[in-house]
Amino acid sequence: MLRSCAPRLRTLGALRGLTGGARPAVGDAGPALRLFSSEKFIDKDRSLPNPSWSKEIRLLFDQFMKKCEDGSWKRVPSYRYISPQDSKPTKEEGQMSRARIFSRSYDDGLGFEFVMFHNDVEKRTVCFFQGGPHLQGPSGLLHGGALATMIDVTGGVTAVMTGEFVMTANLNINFKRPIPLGSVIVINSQIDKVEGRKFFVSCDVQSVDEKTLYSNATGLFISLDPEKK
Ligand SMILES: CCCCC/C=C\C/C=C\C/C=C\C/C=C\CCCC(=O)SCCNC(=O)CCNC(=O)[C@H](O)C(C)(C)COP(=O)(O)OP(=O)(O)OC[C@H]1O[C@@H](n2cnc3c(N)ncnc32)[C@H](O)[C@@H]1OP(=O)(O)O
Repeated sequence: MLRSCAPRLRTLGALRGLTGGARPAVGDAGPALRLFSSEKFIDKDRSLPNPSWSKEIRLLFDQFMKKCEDGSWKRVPSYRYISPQDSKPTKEEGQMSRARIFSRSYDDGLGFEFVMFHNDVEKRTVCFFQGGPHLQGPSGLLHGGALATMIDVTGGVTAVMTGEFVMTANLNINFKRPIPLGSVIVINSQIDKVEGRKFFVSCDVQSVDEKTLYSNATGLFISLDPEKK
């Protein structure tokens, strides 16, 4: 077994920028690279621009990175793998599990390309999403399940950023207009109410120019009962 080169990262801690690993850039809520200790295995932060990103999503990325400079917004890092420390033991000793986070399981440009920014004070998250060709539903249009995934992940991140690990209990999505495959859309998510372990979240999905409301949704996310964990 290879020797540890960096501390393992706890998932929530990494998301909130509280634990080690490669040093986060200004405005980032976590490290750009995670090095898993036992395998010398590097998992890169996939919410950074790659060559498949259109000019439009890059522009939005740049605009929000500027907003991060005063600390009001943070870019939310996003990885393909859950760290071995947080994974269920489905892997053979010393080998990475084949399990990948669904929304990060495609190669660059083919599936879910997105970046999220979170505002702690306003308890809201903005996601810029570009759906790749492997997310087609009706001809030339984004599959509704792909949009549901992004609404789920954006709403989930909004709740998780409060510091609790949550599961999705329900989602109610209105699909109002079809989304052209490959276009960039903006998902805005906010916490409307917290009741004990229940986080009530709402989302809207719009075109970048805000002229088209593609979808709106509500979701209930529930943090795990410590007694049942
Ligand atoms: C989050 C996992 C993501 C995995 C990635 C891991 C690492 C990356 C880290 C962070 C990533 C960041 C964000 C991404 C986040 C999310 C995106 C993906 C999320 C998922 O892909 S996640 C999979 C799909 N998801 C499930 O697989 C849930 C199955 N389910 C359960 O595991 C339980 O069902 C649970 C835990 C939800 C609750 O169970 P429980 O035992 O703790 O609570 P209990 O039943 O006692 O309910 C307590 C109170 O909630 C009310 N209540 C319950 N359910 C309700 C419902 N549906 N509608 C209305 N009210 C409901 C009750 O009525 C009661 O209300 P009251 O207290 O007022 O009586």
